[in-house]
Amino acid sequence: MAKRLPLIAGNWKMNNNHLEAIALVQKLAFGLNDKDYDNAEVVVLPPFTDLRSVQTLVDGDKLKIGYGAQDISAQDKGAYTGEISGAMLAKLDCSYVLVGHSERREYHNEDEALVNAKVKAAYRHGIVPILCVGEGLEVRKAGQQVEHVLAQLDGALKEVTAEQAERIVVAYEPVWAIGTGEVATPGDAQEVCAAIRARLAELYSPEVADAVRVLYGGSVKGDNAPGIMAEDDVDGALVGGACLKADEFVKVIRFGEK
Ligand SMILES: O=C(CO)COP(=O)(O)O
Repeated sequence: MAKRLPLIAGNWKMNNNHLEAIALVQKLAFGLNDKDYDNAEVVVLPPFTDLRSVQTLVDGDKLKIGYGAQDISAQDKGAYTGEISGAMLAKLDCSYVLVGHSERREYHNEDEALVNAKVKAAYRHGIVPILCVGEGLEVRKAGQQVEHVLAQLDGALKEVTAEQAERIVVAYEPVWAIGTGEVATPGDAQEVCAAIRARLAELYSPEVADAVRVLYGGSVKGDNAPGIMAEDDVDGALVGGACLKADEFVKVIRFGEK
């Protein structure tokens, strides 16, 4: 199996103004060393208003921390008040963008068609989508998590080519584990992440499935990261609360250390 470099991405959600953003990225950079960057790709996903400041800091100090946005418009330009286009994000050198986060699906009624349009918008502008999928508690209780997540995956990847899909990042985030402190067991994470990879092999090819990084997200912290990341099909983490404190995020990034 090709060795996939783990990706540890911090979703700041609606936290930190642009001054706080600079302080947090500086603190994070100070806490990391070359070995950390060899073991994992480190990415932060701040609010839109912080991106220019983060870009300037990363460029100026030549930091090895990557960054991206939390959302993208499905449209490229025009009369769409409040929206941010892929072209704007590309101009800020964003490498990644979250698409279909459960909070967007829930609070902004994002459906499969919109998530699919946003995935394609990201590719149009050379930005790698981090596609979020995950089931709610009722679905989990009914044992339907795999079917639910694969339906979300199928919907999001409509008309996405193999060449594009090879670069996607998929984040499995069970909604019941987000911000609740209730982390999925390593076995829960592995079950769904493996099913995602198998579906990518069906939809595209074993090579595509082998290249794609599948992350787990939902109450990941320094102490539970090693167990989750030890699973074969888990290639990293999408971290919420724990990424807002640099020292805790560093612990997650060092998941492999004993
Ligand atoms: O939604 C998440 C990351 O996108 C997970 O958030 P928490 O780590 O706070 O549970």
